[in-house]
Amino acid sequence: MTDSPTPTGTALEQAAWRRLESVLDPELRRPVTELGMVASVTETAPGDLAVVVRLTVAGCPMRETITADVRQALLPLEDCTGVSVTLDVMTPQQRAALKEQLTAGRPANPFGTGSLTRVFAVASGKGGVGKSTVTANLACALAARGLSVGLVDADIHGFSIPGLLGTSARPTRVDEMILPPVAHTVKVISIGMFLDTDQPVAWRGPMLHRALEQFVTDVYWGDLDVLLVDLPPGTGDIAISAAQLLPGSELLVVTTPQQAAAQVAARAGQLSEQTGQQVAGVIENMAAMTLPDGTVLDLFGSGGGASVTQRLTEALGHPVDLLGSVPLDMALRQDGDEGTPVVLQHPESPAGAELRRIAASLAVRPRGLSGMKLPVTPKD
Ligand SMILES: Nc1ncnc2c1ncn2[C@@H]1O[C@H](COP(=O)(O)OP(=O)(O)OP(=O)(O)O)[C@@H](O)[C@H]1O
Repeated sequence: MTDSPTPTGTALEQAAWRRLESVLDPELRRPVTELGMVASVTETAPGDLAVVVRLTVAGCPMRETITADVRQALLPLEDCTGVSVTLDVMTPQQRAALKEQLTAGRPANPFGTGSLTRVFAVASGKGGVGKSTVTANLACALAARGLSVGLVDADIHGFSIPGLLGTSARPTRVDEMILPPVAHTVKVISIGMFLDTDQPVAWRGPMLHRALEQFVTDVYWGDLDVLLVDLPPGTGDIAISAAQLLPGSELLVVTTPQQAAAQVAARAGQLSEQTGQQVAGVIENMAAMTLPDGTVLDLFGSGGGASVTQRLTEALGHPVDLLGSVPLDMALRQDGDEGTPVVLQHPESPAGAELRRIAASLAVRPRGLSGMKLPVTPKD
């Protein structure tokens, strides 16, 4: 937006405008100056700065963060003795201009054909194999590598991503545009963020499809390097909708080492034959853990990951890789319960290290059929 005043005025006011260029809106991840959010900067007395910030909507949940970030940016300025921040709200016209600025020239579906975003849909044959835990950790590990990452919790009946990322934030709406909350620098959206109660979601196919469509088209994702989609277990409506809405998406199949689990996981992977998706690889989770006395505990047996890759390689007629084997690890479970993913909280733990290794391999893998590399851009 261009209606922010041009930096003029006293030397301190001009220095303040320049510093405010480094303050990012917490949801849009763009400078507040560029978004037209700084209405004025006035040196009311020598060294005293009064800043008026326009929020996108009244009651913006990020008001305290923005106020603190503005103060933190300006207080260290030489000659600045005090900063007061007043919050105002954009007029409907200013909001419309902001929306236009953000969406102009972008396709309605930013992940349609030709999109540069690498999309991984994470599937499993059955529930409880750790698919959501793996997805949340891969998202954080990829973001920690400097990639701009989005995460859609499409496990609509069993959404658990907000808890795993420790966020209870609600998305902000700018007219019909939805701004995803940011947790551990990952932009995240989940049906759980739109529900008022713990009531089960009793939706059928068309509603599920519409919800996922909204997550794709109405959410402002900005320029993402990677989008991860946590699918519900199995091969139901959502998995098929996701394949339609995200035509370039590749499947990541999560299984436990148990043979019975591997059989159903392979079936979920074989869905790709019908949807035309690539299978990016298989991740084995809950593999054997080594106890402090050196004993190896393989609660779920072994070989499930290898067996899924073999089945998929045979069924699909091209090699499908086992990307890694994440061991059972108390730290992974505890960190998940606390909303602080293990890859960030205990990166050197057995599970944390393996998940980071898998994320690193995904970040540099050539893209599906086209052989494109991930565009590595600075975090926006
Ligand atoms: N490697 C692991 N070591 C220890 N605990 C794990 C591991 N992986 C997952 N868990 C735990 O297993 C439980 C199930 O994990 P999660 O919710 O991620 O499974 P899911 O496959 O997404 O299930 P659903 O699809 O039914 O939602 C969680 O309590 C999680 O902390």
